[in-house]
Amino acid sequence: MISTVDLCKDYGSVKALDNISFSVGRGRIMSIMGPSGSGKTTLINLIAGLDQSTSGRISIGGTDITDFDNDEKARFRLEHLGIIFQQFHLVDYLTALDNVMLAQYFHSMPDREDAMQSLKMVGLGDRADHLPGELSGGEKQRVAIARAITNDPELILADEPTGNLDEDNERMVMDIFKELKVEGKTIILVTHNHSLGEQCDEVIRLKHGRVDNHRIRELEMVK
Ligand SMILES: Nc1ncnc2c1ncn2[C@@H]1O[C@H](COP(=O)(O)OP(=O)(O)OP(=O)(O)O)[C@@H](O)[C@H]1O
Repeated sequence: MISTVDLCKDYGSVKALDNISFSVGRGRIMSIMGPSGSGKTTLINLIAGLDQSTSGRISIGGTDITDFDNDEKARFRLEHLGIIFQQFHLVDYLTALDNVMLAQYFHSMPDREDAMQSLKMVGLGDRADHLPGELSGGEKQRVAIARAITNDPELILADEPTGNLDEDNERMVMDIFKELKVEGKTIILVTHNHSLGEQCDEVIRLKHGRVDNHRIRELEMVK
């Protein structure tokens, strides 16, 4: 589903990423872990097409996006990616449902029923008319997830999605990711949280911009 080859990102003399190569198959959940400053956000931003690499290549679902210009990256993001941030980034004056429909509007056409379906998938069918200010942190993050999945992306990228949440909400978010995996989605999340990392199929541990370790959990045995 995604692969990078010798990916490098320099900020002046800082080598934020130094020859990162990995690949992750479809329907997997992978976490990117590592100490502060090790390059996690830089890596997920490059995959999201929100930043440009210094060298190396990135391919998503068989499409090499490395040389895409900003417009092509924005289009690719809309068509193929769902992005979730730690800070939710919801529009304060729009209801939960309208926040989800806004993403549909930018993608193609708003569809109230589909948006409602996305909210139900994250357990918020009964909060559709609430403004973000009337929702808890965990509920806001679930609206952000509904918004990220409403256009049916193949790849979901999440930067510290549970960073602002308590354990119960963290579990709820991870359960949603596991359901999305069953639907065949690929999920890459940045986290500092070891218990979340333990639940992922793969963990890439970064250190000083390099892959220190790529742990792949054994595939479940099929009976
Ligand atoms: N826009 C930028 N300009 C200059 N240096 C940057 C920029 N963005 C990141 N860096 C540097 O690149 C390195 C990697 O940063 P990055 O944000 O990817 O780390 P991180 O692992 O996500 O850290 P944290 O866990 O603290 O969020 C750091 O040394 C950081 O200071």
